[in-house]
Amino acid sequence: MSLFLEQWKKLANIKCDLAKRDWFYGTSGNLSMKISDDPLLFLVTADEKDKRARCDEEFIVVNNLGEPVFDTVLKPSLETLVHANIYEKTSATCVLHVHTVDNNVISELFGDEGQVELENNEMVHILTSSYFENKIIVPIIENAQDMETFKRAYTPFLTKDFGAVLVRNHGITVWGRSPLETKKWLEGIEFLISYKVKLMMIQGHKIKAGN
Ligand SMILES: CSCCC(=O)C(=O)COP(=O)(O)O
Ligand SMILES: [Zn+2]
Repeated sequence: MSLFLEQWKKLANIKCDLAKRDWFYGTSGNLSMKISDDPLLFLVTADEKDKRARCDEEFIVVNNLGEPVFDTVLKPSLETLVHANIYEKTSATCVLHVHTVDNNVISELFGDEGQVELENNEMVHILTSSYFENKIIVPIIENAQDMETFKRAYTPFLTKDFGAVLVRNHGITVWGRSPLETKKWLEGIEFLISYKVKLMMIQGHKIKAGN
């Protein structure tokens, strides 16, 4: 099987998995997978499509400028330049972006601090493959409508080949060296975020009730 077809199938499988989790509310979210380094070419989801509707289609091959390299009626995701920036600055091969209620809540709660610490949970050890790492720090950037500004806001955090950035009141973007690593980080970080949101709700409730 050609690398192109292989990557297409891997991305389609991830799209199905995330759709089963119901992580594509409305038409939100976008996914991509690198096909080649030089020139940079990658598959990306189409703008404003319901990513739950079809699992095996609707990827577009784009270049470093986010332009389709083959004729297509589809429009690449509006956030394609963010994906291109990640591929240009790291050795990531996959980028996943989803909007969930919990990642939006945590991004607003910690937005002024510019980061959130996820800690005290076995999932941290699973993600870092280390019993010595006790926390994962996820940076939070401000949302922006202008794509050049938005893309640039990620740049200071593109120092590793895998990682995550929360966008305030918008969603999360995760990248990794392989599709499996990227999905593992997305699911693991979403788990830790959800855990923290629920714990804070209960603890806040206890403080209010004077317990
Ligand atoms: C500036 S509009 C961004 C929309 C969005 O946040 C999203 O995740 C979906 O965009 P797409 O173009 O990939 O459908
Ligand atoms: Zn988005």
